[in-house]
Amino acid sequence: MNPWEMLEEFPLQIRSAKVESLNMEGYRGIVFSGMGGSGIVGDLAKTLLEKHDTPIPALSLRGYTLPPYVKEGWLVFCISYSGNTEETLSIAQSALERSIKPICISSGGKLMELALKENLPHFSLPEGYPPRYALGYMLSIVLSLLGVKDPLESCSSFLKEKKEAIKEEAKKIAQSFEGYVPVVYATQTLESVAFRWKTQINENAKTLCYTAVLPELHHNEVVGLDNPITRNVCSFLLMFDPEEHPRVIKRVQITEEILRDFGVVPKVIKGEGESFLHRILYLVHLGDWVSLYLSELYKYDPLPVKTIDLIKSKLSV
Ligand SMILES: O=P(O)(O)OC[C@H]1O[C@H](O)[C@H](O)[C@@H](O)[C@@H]1O
Repeated sequence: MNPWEMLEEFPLQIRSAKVESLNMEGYRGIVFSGMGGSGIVGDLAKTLLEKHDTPIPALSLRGYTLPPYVKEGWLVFCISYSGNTEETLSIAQSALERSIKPICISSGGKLMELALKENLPHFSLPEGYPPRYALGYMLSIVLSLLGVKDPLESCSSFLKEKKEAIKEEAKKIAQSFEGYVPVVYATQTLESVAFRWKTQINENAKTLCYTAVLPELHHNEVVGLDNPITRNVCSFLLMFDPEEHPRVIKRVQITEEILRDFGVVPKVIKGEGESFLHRILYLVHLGDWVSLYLSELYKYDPLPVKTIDLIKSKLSV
């Protein structure tokens, strides 16, 4: 499959996994460990848990070490599509050293070997995808384990229905980004979605992109708009969820006005769909299409990530 076909398939990847949901009572906290396309799974899961008022803390970790307060009694997910990402493997080892049996999710690799050796729960992913194109599979397993199963099927049908409209909108957004540094402003509840936009634009369209989050951006970023030399090389997009804190909604309106006053008209978007999960997956899918259309405009092959490969080869010596 080429990247376009893989992305067409995304709505079909979203489905409840045939797994027994975990009994969350009694866990002191949850850690999601993963990098890149696998790391975003933890960000989105944490966002959903918080939106659903889950009364235990959740962390999404991108790195080698567990914080000192993560001890026995914590639920740790190690998610690596390839199963060979050294940061995630390091977290799995640290968890074992603290008598935690991490839940492992991969298509194979060293993580699966470790799971077999240490008798850890392991959930297999279909092989043959670049990690960032297997998001639906990874997220579906994690959400099913966390007991967020019901909305997955309806999200899948919703995204299928909306696909052509999403692609049309994505084309327009990609055109508005062409020739500029895309700047994705998001409300805090959509921070993980904005980060997915950034990373997909980076990897698929080989383009720099940055994000900033409301309300924090009202305390620093906005002053950076003063300089027209840097402001005018950016193309701005602002995303929010309709169920934000009322003060955040007011801040979205103010941000739009301020950008207009600076002469840079932002594209303002919100997720569509009946539940928060629908709305964030709608925006994730929209951003993924934006990144592919932008790669087409710049005539880049979305698949190769040569600088990442170079870094990995430098690290291996
Ligand atoms: O997802 P994993 O197999 O653990 O790999 C983690 C990350 O590694 C690389 O940097 C890839 O280019 C990313 O897209 C990937 O997600």
